[in-house]
Amino acid sequence: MDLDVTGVAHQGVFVARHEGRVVFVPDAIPGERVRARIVEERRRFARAVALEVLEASPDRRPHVLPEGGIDRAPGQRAGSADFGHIALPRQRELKATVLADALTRIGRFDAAEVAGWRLAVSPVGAEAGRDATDRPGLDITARPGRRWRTRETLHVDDAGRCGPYAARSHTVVPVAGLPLAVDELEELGAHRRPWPGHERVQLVIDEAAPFDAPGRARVIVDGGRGRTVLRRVHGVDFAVDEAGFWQVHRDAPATLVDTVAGLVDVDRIDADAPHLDLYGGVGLFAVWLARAGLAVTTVEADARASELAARNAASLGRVDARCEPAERFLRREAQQAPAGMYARSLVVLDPPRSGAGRRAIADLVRLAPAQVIYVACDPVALVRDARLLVDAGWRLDRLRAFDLFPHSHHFETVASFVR
Ligand SMILES: C[S@@+](CC[C@H](N)C(=O)[O-])C[C@H]1O[C@@H](n2cnc3c(N)ncnc32)[C@H](O)[C@@H]1O
Repeated sequence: MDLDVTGVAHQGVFVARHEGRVVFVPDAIPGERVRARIVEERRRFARAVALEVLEASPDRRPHVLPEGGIDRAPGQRAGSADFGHIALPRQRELKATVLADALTRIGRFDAAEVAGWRLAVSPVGAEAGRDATDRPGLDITARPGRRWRTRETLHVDDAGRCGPYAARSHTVVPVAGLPLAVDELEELGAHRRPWPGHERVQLVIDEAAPFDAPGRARVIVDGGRGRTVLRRVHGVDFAVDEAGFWQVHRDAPATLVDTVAGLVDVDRIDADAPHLDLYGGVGLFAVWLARAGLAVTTVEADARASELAARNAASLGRVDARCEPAERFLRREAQQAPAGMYARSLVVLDPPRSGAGRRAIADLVRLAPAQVIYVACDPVALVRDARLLVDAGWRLDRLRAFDLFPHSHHFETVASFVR
């Protein structure tokens, strides 16, 4: 069927209508007319794949990954860059639309008020006119939206071929290059080699090695061997498990610590109050807050990450790294902490894609801290949790969004809430 694409939805798909029913279709752009095939029918909506562009948007570009283009059969398109066919400024406008829609439709924030916020999803690092990485010699302004990934995950198929998966499938699509990866990762050439007998190959940067030295890029097969790599933020080193979580965009950690630091409401909090960094990973925010003089408890469920958080913060002396689920920590504090203990505290939380959820937010509300700064990689999870906070008497007072994942539909949002 031929579809007129009119909007953007969450998760990298676009919206059209056919015979009164919504059809979600990837690889399109609002304003385009595409030929598509239905692949899934539900009562209220259908899913389609785009086969051909009949009327192209002026924002259509050759796909950033040649193997991800619409000229390939749908099941053979590399799925790791689902906005890769769209001009970068338009990608960011679409992300801002997704954020505004999430706030109004799911978060039930007032549409006129949200429109007045003029939400933008901002470029970061060199693309924003500054190099947040403190690394010499890199100019990604000439290659906007490329060369930002400091970790690449390639899947391996039964024949030993590696590459990203095709969209919504486990078909491995071999690729000739890794245009989103920093140069050192592509230069490893791992994406061109066979990996028989393995499931997954990860390429990561290790900043323990000096710039341009061999060994800055590492190949990690399957789950890794428990070694650490060093990552650097404004000159401060963090040990990270080679296969563990660290923000992927080269400029993300610096952007996020600067943003969180900039949002802290110094009139509401006391340095000596007990501050929290929930879902803390290897301690990125805890270390930053401790360096600013705050005493911080960082809570992380993964034992290895928590151990590294303790190590990363050891010299600061003001960080207590706890290994447990954040929900359990919050439950216990909500039940046992003396009333008013957190009244002058800051809580930073950076949960996984699913968000913190109803129980964690209810217990957070019981702690009644002075300010909550929520770092979110999923706008829908954020607005669900934001609605719970607002219904409990909190106010969303500032919101920033960053394009930490150019050429994909993902972006990062940082929201500040006060009572
Ligand atoms: C988005 S990452 C953020 C990590 C850190 N803030 C950073 O920026 O590097 C989310 C972290 O939450 C951890 N995590 C997942 N579920 C958790 C839970 N229920 N309680 C505590 N931590 C959890 C993950 O292991 C991961 O380290």
